Amino acid sequence: MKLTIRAKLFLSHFFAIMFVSGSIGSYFYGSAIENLENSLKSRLRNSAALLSKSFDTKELDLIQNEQNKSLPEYEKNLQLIISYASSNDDIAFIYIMRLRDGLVEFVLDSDQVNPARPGEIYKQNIPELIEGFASVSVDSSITTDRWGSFMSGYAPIGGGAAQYLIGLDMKADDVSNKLQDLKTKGLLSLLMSLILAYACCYYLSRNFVYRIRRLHDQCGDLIHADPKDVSVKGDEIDDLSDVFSVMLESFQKNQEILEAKVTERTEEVNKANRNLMIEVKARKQMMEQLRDLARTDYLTTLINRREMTNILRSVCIDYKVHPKPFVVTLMDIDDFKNINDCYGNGVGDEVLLSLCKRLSAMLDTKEVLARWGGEELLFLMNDATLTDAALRAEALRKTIEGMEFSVDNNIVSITASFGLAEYEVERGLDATIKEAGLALYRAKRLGKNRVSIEDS
Ligand SMILES: Nc1nc2c(ncn2[C@@H]2O[C@H](COP(=O)(O)OP(=O)(O)OP(=O)(O)O)[C@@H](O)[C@H]2O)c(=O)[nH]1
Repeated sequence: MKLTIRAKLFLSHFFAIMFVSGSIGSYFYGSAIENLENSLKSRLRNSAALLSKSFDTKELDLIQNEQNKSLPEYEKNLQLIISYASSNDDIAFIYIMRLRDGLVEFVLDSDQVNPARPGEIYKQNIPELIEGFASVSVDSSITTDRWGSFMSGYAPIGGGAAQYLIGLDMKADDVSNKLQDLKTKGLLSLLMSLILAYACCYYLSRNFVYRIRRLHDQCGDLIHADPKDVSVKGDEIDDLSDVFSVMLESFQKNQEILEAKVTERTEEVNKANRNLMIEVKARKQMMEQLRDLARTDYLTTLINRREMTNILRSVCIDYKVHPKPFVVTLMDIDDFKNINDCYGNGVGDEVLLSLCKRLSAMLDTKEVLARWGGEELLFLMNDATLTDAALRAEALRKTIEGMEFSVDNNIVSITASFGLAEYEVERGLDATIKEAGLALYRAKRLGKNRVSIEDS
């Protein structure tokens, strides 16, 4: 398994710190141990050297065996080493030895419990002790004899024929305690270093990869996936790279889906637009038809009375600006009831339709024709005086009189009566139409099939 960056960071820093702090600690620990030992040895050496000056070899020469214990020199020198030993807590025993014929024997011993006797041979062969008869020396390590374990310092007591030395024993326990104390402190320091190194490395590695991890998780959120599912086991950069790849794939897929949707929607919108255009066109046509229906007569397809009224009103308005004469001509088919009665209303409709078509075809550009009601038609004759209009009406009348309508193998003829009135501003439109109606009525009364003009 590949180690994570966090683990690598943690371990590398941890080992680096431990290596550096361990090296420094070991150096200082070793130095401290050495210093302590050197200090102890130095103190032993110095104390031994100092004490060695306090004794006279001539007096020591007198102390040869146990019988000499009664000598004042014995007592005096014994008290001297006892007082030295008791005045210094570090020192367990002080003793004076003599080297004679290659053998080492005790002269004085400060031990009051189990003292060595004057002349008692010290059997252990300790090189530093032997060296102490010639020069100041100190044990290189702790030595053990019947009095216990000690580290000792030795200094020669000079001058006499025999060789003497003074020895000082420091209890090994004290030495060990001091060393142990140092070791405990060293271990505590090491432990503290470990904890500190662990904490530092933990936070360092955690903070270092925190942003990478957060980016990784955010990418996972973006693709709605658990980042663990898309990451092959690797370090944080590998995981980030994996999640980026998946995110890229997801984005590309989404892009494709989005593009497909856009195309689909665009097609739908275009289709809807086309349909809308068709619908708009149909509605427009329908509106046109409705408008035509509203302004035309359903049977004759001529404009109806409402539309003609509007046209007449607008002509009256124009008249105020450009006063050109115009005539309102009402036309009514004579005895139309008879056609209906003889041939039926269907035939009456056909005759009416056929007549209107023929009249429409005869209109000039200045004339407008409308179905005014029933079998009654209204001609608007623009730019025409009453005389012009009467001539035109007469011509129309004659034409109608000559028309033949083929119905059910029968030939039907009709006549029509006309009533004319010229527009005058003072009279107004409604009165003009009314006047035309009166003229028409007069034409009917006078026998029909004729043109009648207003009475004025
Ligand atoms: N078939 C048909 N008949 C219509 C239409 N409009 C009106 N008429 C008929 O026209 C006739 C008009 O009758 P009247 O008012 O007595 O007029 P007339 O018979 O023409 O007699 P005069 O006007 O006096 O010459 C009625 O019978 C109406 O039903 C139509 O659109 N179709």
